Amino acid sequence: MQNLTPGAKRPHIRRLLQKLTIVLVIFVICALAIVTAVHRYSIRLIDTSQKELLPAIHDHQRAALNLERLERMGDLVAYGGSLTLIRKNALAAQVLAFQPSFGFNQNTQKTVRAAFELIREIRRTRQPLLSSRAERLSSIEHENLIQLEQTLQTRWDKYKQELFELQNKIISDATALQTKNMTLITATNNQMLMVAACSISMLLLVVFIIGYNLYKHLITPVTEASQALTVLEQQTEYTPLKEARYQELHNIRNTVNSLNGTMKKLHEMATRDALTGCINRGYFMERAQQILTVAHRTKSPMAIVMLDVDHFKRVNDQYGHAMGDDTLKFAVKWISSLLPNGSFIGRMGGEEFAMIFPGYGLEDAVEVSDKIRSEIEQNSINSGTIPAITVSLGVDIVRHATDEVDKLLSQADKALYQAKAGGRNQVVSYQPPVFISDESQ
Ligand SMILES: Nc1nc2c(ncn2[C@@H]2O[C@H](COP(=O)(O)OP(=O)(O)OP(=O)(O)O)[C@@H](O)[C@H]2O)c(=O)[nH]1
Repeated sequence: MQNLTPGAKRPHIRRLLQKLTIVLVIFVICALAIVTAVHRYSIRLIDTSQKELLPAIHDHQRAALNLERLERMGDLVAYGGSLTLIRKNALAAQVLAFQPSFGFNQNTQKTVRAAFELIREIRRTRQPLLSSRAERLSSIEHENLIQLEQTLQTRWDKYKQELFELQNKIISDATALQTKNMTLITATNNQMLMVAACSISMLLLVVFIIGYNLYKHLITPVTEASQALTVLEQQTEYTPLKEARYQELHNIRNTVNSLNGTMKKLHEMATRDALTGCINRGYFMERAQQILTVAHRTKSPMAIVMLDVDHFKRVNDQYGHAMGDDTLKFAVKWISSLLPNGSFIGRMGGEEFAMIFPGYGLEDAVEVSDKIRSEIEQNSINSGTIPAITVSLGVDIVRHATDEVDKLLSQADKALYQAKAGGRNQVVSYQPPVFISDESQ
């Protein structure tokens, strides 16, 4: 695997597709060539086996059949005492007709010929024997003929045995040839199956290689880029995308990674106050709403505090606008260092700020607010950089499940107004109006 440094020149995706296509084409050509070669070889093997063995098998089968017929004919000639001479001659002619089909083997031919000669001899001998019955031969002549007939009968039985053995041998040869033929065909089939199995395995391997490459170099980077875009859209924790091998995906990766930076900047710009660095009014309201929703759901307390720098106009007027800006920055810095965990401050406009204390009841919120007030007073006196300032704070808490951020802010603002009216540099908590019910009147 080539190691690509961030600045290295990268191949294009089409290179990957070209490579994979070449792999596939080479495989298909090789597979086709192998299958064709094996197919031709198998056809030749089967052809050879059919050409060489089938005729031999047929010859054997024919010979075995003819031997059987010859034997039957011989029996008919030898024992057909009641048949007429014409009929016997016709049978002999039939036997003759079969003779040429025994040409495939010299021994067979010899045996068959000898058997055939014997049949003719039997026929010749039997002829006078039969006529002698009509001419009433002497008993001695008759006796001789009977003896001759018996001798011929014995010889015929011997030939019959030989014919039978020959027939068996021919049948077993034919069976052996047939078995050889079947073995050849089975072997060829097995070879074809092997080639098919190898081709399928190779195809699976090639598909795997192609799939793996597509997955690793194409699908994974695209999926990661898509997930990264979703993360950016949802503004959750973003993990920068890894290096991509191909140029197009590398460009996407760079763009998505830099989009993250841009989105962060945009988010900062949209949610932060440029002067003090704390969150702005819009984002404060959004976050306050989220905290309030949780507080309502969990039925936990929450405090909201409004803070205003006292006589800030004088600071601007006496020390200039820039000093006024610095004063606001310092004030926010000191407040932020005093905020309890989970709390936050937002600039609502001018020198007015708001804070949310999740989990805080009225007493605790007033305590923290007073701490902030006194710290700002002390720090500004001791700072030597900004003029001495004081702040006034108004505190309100969630009391009802229907309380909304706007309402709480407005009530805290009312308390702040009272703090200002009461002489400034103080914390005032909002006192809800007391309604006297009809019963108590
Ligand atoms: N330097 C600076 N001054 C600002 C900024 N925003 C608002 N101001 C000034 O803050 C002053 C607010 O003055 P006022 O609303 O009269 O209130 P105040 O003088 O603080 O008096 P009280 O609130 O009644 O104590 C105005 O002079 C605004 O010009 C800012 O961002 N920078």
